[in-house]
Amino acid sequence: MLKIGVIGCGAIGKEHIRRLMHLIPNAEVVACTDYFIDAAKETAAKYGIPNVYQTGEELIAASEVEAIVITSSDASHAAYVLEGVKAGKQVFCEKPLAQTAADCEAIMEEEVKQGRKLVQVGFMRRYDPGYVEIKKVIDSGELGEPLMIHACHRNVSQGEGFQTEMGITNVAIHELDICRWLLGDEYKNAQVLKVKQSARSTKGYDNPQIVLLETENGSRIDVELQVSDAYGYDIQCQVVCEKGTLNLPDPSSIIKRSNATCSTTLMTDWADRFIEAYDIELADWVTKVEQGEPAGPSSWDGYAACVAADSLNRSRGTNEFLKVEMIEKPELYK
Ligand SMILES: NC(=O)c1ccc[n+]([C@@H]2O[C@H](COP(=O)([O-])OP(=O)(O)OC[C@H]3O[C@@H](n4cnc5c(N)ncnc54)[C@H](O)[C@@H]3O)[C@@H](O)[C@H]2O)c1
Ligand SMILES: O[C@H]1[C@H](O)[C@@H](O)[C@H](O)[C@@H](O)[C@H]1O
Repeated sequence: MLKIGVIGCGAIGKEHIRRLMHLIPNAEVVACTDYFIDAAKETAAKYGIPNVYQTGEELIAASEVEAIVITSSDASHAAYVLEGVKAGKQVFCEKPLAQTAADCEAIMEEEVKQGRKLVQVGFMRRYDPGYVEIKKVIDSGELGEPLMIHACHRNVSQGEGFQTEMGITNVAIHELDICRWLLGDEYKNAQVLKVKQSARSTKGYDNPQIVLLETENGSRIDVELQVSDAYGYDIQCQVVCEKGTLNLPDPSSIIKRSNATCSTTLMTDWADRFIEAYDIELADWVTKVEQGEPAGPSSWDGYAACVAADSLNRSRGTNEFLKVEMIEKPELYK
């Protein structure tokens, strides 16, 4: 039984606690904390979590906590991950791993010092059956070389304080990870474009934006990013190969025929759209950690996405493709 402490009892923190407590037999949440301590206390009462800590640091140091799940806000991730790794504990960190490449490098340095993988990043799409199937066909070579990916990431809304740059670091970060995973390739150049703006989006951030990437092997990627005011939560991905194309399936929905109309329902948030992926992801993390070390997206993957995100944000308004420059990959991640 893996004894887990959770930092951050907001939307996804509660979702992950529910699955760790009710769906994953070899996991138990033994402690939680939140910046708003009442959120932690309420969550602990609801799920029967025995220990509530005032701070993340106290939770990481607690002797009953064997592994840590970080589901606090983006800006707080890096420091908690580093602290967890220094304590020699396994850490599952929601995306993004960090806000800067330097913070990711510090995490990798510490992990390398410890001599084993201690971090998994919450890029759950790698566990989504649709993306998994696409990767299988690409890797089989049946359709020849992948040439391009056309993707869309459309959200219904964003919370207070959302900014243009977060469109990349918080939202498109999923595409930055999944495209390099699907292609088995790294990024060479990146550019973000401000295109015709939606008149419905008047909250001060760019919407939509278009992300353009070129990989080392010459594949091209374009991502349409609508961070709010879309008609639903709509994630699309089409991989164009030499001998055919592969499309991510929409989640299944009943087909309703009524009033001379035929319709299906679209989802409105990530929690429902990727529910199966999150379930598989966390179950896999717990099992692999119990066996020795995690097998999912590593600190290196968090770093690669972070470096690409940084190039994209720096390219805004320059009209230029910027280089995506990474350090040499440490042995631990090869
Ligand atoms: N993989 C995914 O698809 C996915 C989906 C949703 C959220 N996320 C990520 O999960 C994280 C949480 O997102 P959310 O939607 O649950 O947000 P949220 O705002 O609902 O919850 C965040 C919680 O963390 C707490 N918090 C903030 N700073 C803290 C700190 N320094 N220490 C302890 N607690 C702190 C807040 O009080 C809040 O309760 C974000 O990093 C987000 O990017 C990932
Ligand atoms: O745009 C949202 C993504 O679609 C989700 O998967 C989460 O990562 C969430 O945090 C983002 O704000």
